[in-house]
Amino acid sequence: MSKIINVTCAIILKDKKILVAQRSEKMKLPLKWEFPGGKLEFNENETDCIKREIKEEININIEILQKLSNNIHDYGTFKINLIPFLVQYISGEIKLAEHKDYRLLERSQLSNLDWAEADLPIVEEFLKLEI
Ligand SMILES: Nc1nc2c([nH]c(=O)n2[C@H]2C[C@H](O)[C@@H](COP(=O)(O)OP(=O)(O)OP(=O)(O)O)O2)c(=O)[nH]1
Repeated sequence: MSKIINVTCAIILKDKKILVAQRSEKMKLPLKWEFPGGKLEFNENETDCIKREIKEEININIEILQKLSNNIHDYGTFKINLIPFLVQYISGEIKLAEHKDYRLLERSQLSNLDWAEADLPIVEEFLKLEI
């Protein structure tokens, strides 16, 4: 049994659109689409983690609006607890440090992406929100 990795991720709202990011060829789950974020560090709380990860990976500052339901997913070789936050873009120019690509999409376009499997229930929950 592999141990669970805690990972935060952010559904970033910018200009009424949703930012999604594509993992690079070199990352685990290559070319899959995800909400940017990353692993919780020792002694770090979830909200500090997501703000830090978004600054490191996308170069922007965010404000947290709401926490959504976490999803525990077993990829077989590793298992994650994915902890999503709905967040608002505040400032900064989007610059990708690790991802291959990003898009700003309408809600209706989210279902068409080749998502990392752990994200699927999170996308569904987001689509049910009245925002
Ligand atoms: N950031 C993020 N990671 C996700 C999502 N969905 C999902 O399955 N993951 C997985 C991919 C990674 O295995 C892990 C997140 O770790 P990470 O973002 O630090 O990825 P990484 O490539 O640096 O991981 P590693 O190679 O160092 O193990 O969670 C998501 O929406 N956002």
